[in-house]
Amino acid sequence: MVSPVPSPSPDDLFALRERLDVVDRDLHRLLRERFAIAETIGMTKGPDEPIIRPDREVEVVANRLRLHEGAMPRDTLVHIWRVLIGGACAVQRPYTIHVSGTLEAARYLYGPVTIVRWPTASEALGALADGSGDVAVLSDAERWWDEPVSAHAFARFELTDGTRITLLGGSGVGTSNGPRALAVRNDRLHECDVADLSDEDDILGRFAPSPFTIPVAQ
Ligand SMILES: O=C(O)C(=O)C[C@]1(C(=O)O)C=C[C@@H](O)C=C1
Repeated sequence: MVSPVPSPSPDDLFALRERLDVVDRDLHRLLRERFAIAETIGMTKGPDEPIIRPDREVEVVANRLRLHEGAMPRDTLVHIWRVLIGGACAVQRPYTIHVSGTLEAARYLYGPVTIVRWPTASEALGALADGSGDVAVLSDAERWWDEPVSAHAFARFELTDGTRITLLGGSGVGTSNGPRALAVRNDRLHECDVADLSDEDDILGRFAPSPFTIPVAQ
């Protein structure tokens, strides 16, 4: 339960800021603990195992959304946890996000990690080919599925302007062999062959929307 803040007077400002400082200190301590655990989890993953576990990421965010209450907007909650997860991946193994025209979504999802911008979706996809576990964040507006895709798609997000975003990972990302797509349905991850994804209807039919939308400036 979130304890309510009583109606403030200007005189209360100092006291309220002191309360914030205490909360921030506790949050910081818990975040350091979360990152230490994530670092240890990374040590249990072998050098050839993928660091990024999309199904678990979906579960982590969905867990928080399910229990959410209070003044914090749900978009803020999701954004914070996406940044925590992006950072947790980075402390386990360095990786790069490749984007084409979707920088805003990539920053929202991953925060201050290394982002490389490519002129086209096919060039961003090409950058995944080395299988290092890098991730591409592509807008469906670019019809990236018109070309052969040798990567894993592991999440779809909808922007508030209606654009759909798909996350694709290099061959080290997924847990199966061959190009598989991963879709989120009912908070669980489902797989299908990326090679089978030939048109927009096909993609929309196979990927259920994720439990949140990414706000963009209108
Ligand atoms: O559960 C893991 O395997 C983790 O590495 C932790 C964590 C997280 O921050 O919750 C981070 C990266 C993975 O993609 C999934 C989840």
